Amino acid sequence: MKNFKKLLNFMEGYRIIYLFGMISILISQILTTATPLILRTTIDSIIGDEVINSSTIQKIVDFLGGKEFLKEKLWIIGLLLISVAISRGIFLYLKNTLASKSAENTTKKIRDKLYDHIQRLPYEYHVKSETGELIQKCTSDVDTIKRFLSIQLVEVVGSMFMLIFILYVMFTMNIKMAMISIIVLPITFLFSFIFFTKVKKAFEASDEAEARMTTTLQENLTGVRVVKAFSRQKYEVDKFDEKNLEYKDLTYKLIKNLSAYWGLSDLLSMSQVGFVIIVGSYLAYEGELSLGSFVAFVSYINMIIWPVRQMGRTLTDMGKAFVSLKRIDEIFAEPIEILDESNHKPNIRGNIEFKNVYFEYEENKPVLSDLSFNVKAGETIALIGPTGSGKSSLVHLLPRLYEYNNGYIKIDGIELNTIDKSWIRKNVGLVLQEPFLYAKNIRENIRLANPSLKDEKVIMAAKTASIHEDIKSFESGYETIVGERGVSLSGGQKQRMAIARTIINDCPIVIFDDSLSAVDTETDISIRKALGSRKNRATTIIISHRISTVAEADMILVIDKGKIIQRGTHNDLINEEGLYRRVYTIQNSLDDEVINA
Ligand SMILES: Nc1ncnc2c1ncn2[C@@H]1O[C@H](COP(=O)(O)OP(=O)(O)OP(=O)(O)O)[C@@H](O)[C@H]1O
Repeated sequence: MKNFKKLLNFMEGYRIIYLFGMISILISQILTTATPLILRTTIDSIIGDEVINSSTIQKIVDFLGGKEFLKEKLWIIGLLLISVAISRGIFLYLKNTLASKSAENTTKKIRDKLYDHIQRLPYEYHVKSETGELIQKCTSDVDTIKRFLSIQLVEVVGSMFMLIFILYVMFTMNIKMAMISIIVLPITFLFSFIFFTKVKKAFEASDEAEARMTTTLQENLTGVRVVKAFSRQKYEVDKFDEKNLEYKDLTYKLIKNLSAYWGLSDLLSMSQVGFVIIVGSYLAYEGELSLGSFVAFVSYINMIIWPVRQMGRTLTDMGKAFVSLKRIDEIFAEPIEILDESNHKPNIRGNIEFKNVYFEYEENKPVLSDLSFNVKAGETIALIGPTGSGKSSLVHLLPRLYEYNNGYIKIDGIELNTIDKSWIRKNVGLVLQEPFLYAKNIRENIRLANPSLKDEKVIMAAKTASIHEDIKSFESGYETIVGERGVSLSGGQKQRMAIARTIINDCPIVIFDDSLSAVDTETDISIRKALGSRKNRATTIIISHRISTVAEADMILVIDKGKIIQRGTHNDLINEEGLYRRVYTIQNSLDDEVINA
C-alpha cells in the first residue's frame, strides 16, 4: 500500500490519463466478450427460434429492426461484428497510448528527480557509492517501473475484469456448463503462480550472470591499455569466456524450465478446451445446451485461458517493480547537501587560518589532529608527506567537501562553516590529480564553469597552464574533441587542461592536489612561474611528492599521520634533521644519477 502511494505521488499530473487508459481497457474487454454473445443470439434466437431472455439483448435486437428483419438480413449482424471489432481496436489503441503516455511521463519524472537528487548528494556519498549501481537504479530499475505501469498493471486489471465478466455471462447461460468450463482454471493459475515464483530465482541468476559478463567487458574496455601493456589478452579472453559460459548455461537452464512450463500449461489448457467441447456437445445433443450457447462457451474458454496462464507470470513480475521502487527510494532517502544554508557570501581575499583542527571520516579514527597554521592572502604553501598522511583530506576541508570536527578554520577571519558551500566552492579552485575531461572540445572543457568566458581568457589560462602550445599543435586546435570519444591526451596534458580549467575562474584560493605529478620538472617550473606572476595572485596550496615543486613555497608543511611534523621554508627544512631532508637527499641523489647516466 505504501508502495502504491509512492507510485501515485510520482504519477501526479498523469493520473487522469492513466485512469482513462484503464477505462479503455475495460471497454475493450466488454467488447471482446460481446462477440460470442452476438453469435449465440444469432444462432439460437435469430436463425433458431429460442426466446431471448435478456432484456438488454432484446432491446438491441429491436433497435436493429427485430428478429424477423435480422433473419432476412444477416449481413447486418456481420456488420455489427465488424463494428465491434473496430471499436475494440480503437479502445485497445487508446489503452496503449494513454497508459504509455502516463507511464513514460511518470518515469521521465522519476529519472529527472533521481538525477537532480544525485547531483545534490554530498561529495562523501559519491566517494562511497558504486557508479554501476547508481546507473542501474536510474535506468533498469526505472524501466521496470515503466513496464509495470504501461503493461503489467493494465493487463492484470483488464484480465481480472474480463474474467469476472465472462464468468458472470457463463453462469447466467448454463450453471452446469459454467462449472465444467472453469474446473481446471484454479489449477492452471496456481501452477503458473507457483512456477513463476520458483523460477524467479533462475531469472535473477541469469540477470546477475549477464551483469557480471557486462562488468567484465566494461572493465576490459576501460583498462584496455593495461591489458595490452601487460600482455594480458589471453587471461582476459579466458575470463570473459568463463562469464559468457556461465551466462549461457544459466539462461539455457531457464529456457528449458520455461519450455517445460509452457508445454505442460498447454496440455492443461488444451485438456480444458477438449473437455468443454466433449461435455458441451454431449449436453447440446441431449438438448440441455443450445447450439449458440455451446459456441459461446467454446469461445469464452479460449478467451480466459490465456490471461489465467499469463497471470502468474505478470503477478511475479509485478513484485519486481516494488523491489525497484524500494531501490530508487534508497537514493531519495539520502539527505541532500544544502549549499545556501545561511546566504553568507563574504568577499574572499584568501587569508587562511587553521587552529587546532581535528577531522575524522569514521568515529574515533582521526585523520587530521591538532592542525594549526596561517597563510596570508597571495602566499603559496606546500604540503608534503607520505601517502595516506592526510594531505588531500586537509585540502578537502577548504571547499567544505567535508566538515572539520574540532577546532576552527577561518577565511579572512570568518569561520569557514558559516560561509555558504556554493559560495566557498566558487572561491576555492581545486585541481585534482586525475582530472576528468568531458567529451567536448578543448575550449568547452576549459571554460566549463562559465561557458560565456571569452576566447582570450581561455587562451590566457591555457598559456598559464603551459598547454597552449600543445593545443595549437593539434589539427583542430581549441576545437579538438577530448574525453572518451576524442583524441587521447597524455597524463601531463590532461593535468594541464585541468589547471587551465581551474585558474580561468580567478579564484582567490587555488589548490593543486598532486596535480603537477604527471608534468615534467621544466613545465612544472614554468606553470608555477606563470601562476606567480599573475596579477591578483591567488593564495596557492600545492600538494606534491616532489621537492622541486614545493621548494619555492613561502611555507612548507610536512605532514605525517595527520599531524604537522615540520614547517618552514625549503632552506629552513633542509638545514634541520627530519623527513624533509631525507626526502630531499634521496630525490637529489636520484637526479644526480639521471644527470650522470
Ligand atoms: N572518504 C574516505 N573515507 C574514509 N577514509 C578515507 C577517505 N578518504 C581518505 N581516507 C583515509 O584517510 C587517510 C588520509 O588520506 P588522504 O587521501 O588524505 O591522504 P594523502 O596524504 O592525500 O595521500 P596521497 O598522497 O596518497 O594522496 C588515509 O588513511 C585514507 O585511507
